[in-house]
Amino acid sequence: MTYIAALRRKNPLVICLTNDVVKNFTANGLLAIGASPAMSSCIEDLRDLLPYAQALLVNIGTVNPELGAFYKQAVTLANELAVPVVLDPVACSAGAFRREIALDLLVNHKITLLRGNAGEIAALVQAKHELDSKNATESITSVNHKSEKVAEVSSKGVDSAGVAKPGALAEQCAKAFQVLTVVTGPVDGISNGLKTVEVTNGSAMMPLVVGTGCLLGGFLAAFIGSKELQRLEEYDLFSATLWGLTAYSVAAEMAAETCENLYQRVEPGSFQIEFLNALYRMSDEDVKTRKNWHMTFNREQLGVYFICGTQDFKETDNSETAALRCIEMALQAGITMFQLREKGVGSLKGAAKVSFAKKVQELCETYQVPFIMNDDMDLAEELDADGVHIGQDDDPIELVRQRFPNKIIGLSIHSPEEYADSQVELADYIGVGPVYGTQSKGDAKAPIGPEGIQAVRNVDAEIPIVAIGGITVETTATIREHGADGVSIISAITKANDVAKVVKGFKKF
Ligand SMILES: Cc1ncc(COP(=O)(O)OP(=O)(O)O)c(N)n1
Ligand SMILES: Cc1ncsc1CCOP(=O)(O)O
Ligand SMILES: [Mg+2]
Repeated sequence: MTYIAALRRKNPLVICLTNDVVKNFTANGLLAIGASPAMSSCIEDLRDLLPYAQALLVNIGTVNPELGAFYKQAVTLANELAVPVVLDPVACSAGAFRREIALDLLVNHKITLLRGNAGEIAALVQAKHELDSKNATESITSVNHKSEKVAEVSSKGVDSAGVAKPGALAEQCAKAFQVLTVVTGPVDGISNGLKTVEVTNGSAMMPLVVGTGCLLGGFLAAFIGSKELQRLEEYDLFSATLWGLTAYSVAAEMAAETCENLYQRVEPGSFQIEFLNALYRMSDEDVKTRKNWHMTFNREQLGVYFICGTQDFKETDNSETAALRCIEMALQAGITMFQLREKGVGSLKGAAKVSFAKKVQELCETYQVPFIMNDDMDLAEELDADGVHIGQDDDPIELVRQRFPNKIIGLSIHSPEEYADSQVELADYIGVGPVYGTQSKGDAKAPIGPEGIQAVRNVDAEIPIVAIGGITVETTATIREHGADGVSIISAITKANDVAKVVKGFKKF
């Protein structure tokens, strides 16, 4: 990724409608990273400026009735001009007036990115549920309302103690409002409802410097709005936001280290200065080498789950190059999960396997697709894979769950009997099969057919199931009708003449 370099080339104009406490810090932070900040406080002025802007930040931190009306006009204008909008619903958990303003902007306008702490985001999700249930009871036709529990978080004013699973909260919010959401706290979460990543970079000093949360809204606006970034082949809204969010947290780490080196301690005053310096100094390389991401699981990721290793390309001149090329094409075409299954005749071993696995992991990270390791728990730990897949003859699931409390764990299941004998509650998903005959696994059990998938679904209506074994685009509809959330595939993709076409075929279901 070269998002920071592109941002600096373009120097994007970010218009900030932000609160009185943080205007100066926001302007300095944006300048330091290479963006061009402008503050504005009336619609007449905004009509002149916004056509030249690459993004608009609306931060409701010191809102009053006049400003509330101004923010509404501003977002309407930005929507007309197709300028991306970042909304920071500061302290909306603390009062109904703020919450209603934020809710109105989210429900009745187009917000590109919502950024808040856990308390703020939870309050908005709760308010949206209440709004939906009010609309449902008012509507004569609507009979079926499902209410969800919102993650419990403590909140006081603009501070928030955080939430155990910021990724899950971001995902809930992204689904409720159909908006890309960033939840910040000790661990940050980002979700568009389909992909969710938690970022564990950062510094404990950040909450002690006022404005670090507010500056992030403007900072992310610079990343998502810049036309220069949007021209990059790697650009998409999710990945640009994730890169910006990580860059920000990495800058905080760098600032804390500088304070340690200079003063042998980290204190708020010196941290604030060193944080601005770090934003000015940092590069894409710093983000690449320090990023600490964790993909969280949701059942939609089972949709098109590609599995392979170099042994699946043994007919080619260079199986490693062919595998990497195929994996990248499959990622580009939209696979939703990837498993490295390097095993069997012709597979890589030792250092060659580690080096190949690292390259594959990097590709998966570029496309924010979970990287799952088959069988090899030590390598999963060494590379910090997003998850592992184990079968009935691999390490016992209770030991694997103990070792990896936060990783995605998949478990192979062949029949309802095997389901009953397994601790499936420790798994995030189960891989059920083989559905049909397969050439890709020498010791595969007998095929169970789509009915075998249905048999397991009948004993557990909820568990995420991915089907496996001899699956093609043509058989996918039937398999999904029999209860699978998705399909996992080796040969239909590795042997495809047109990988993108086949992956897109699988994605239609
Ligand atoms: C998604 C998925 N389902 C099943 C398997 C098979 O795992 P296992 O039974 O351990 O066999 P090997 O793949 O290790 O040979 C899988 N890998 N992925
Ligand atoms: C790993 C595995 N487990 C059961 S079948 C199978 C192989 C699936 O490969 P293919 O999609 O080529 O049949
Ligand atoms: Mg196995």
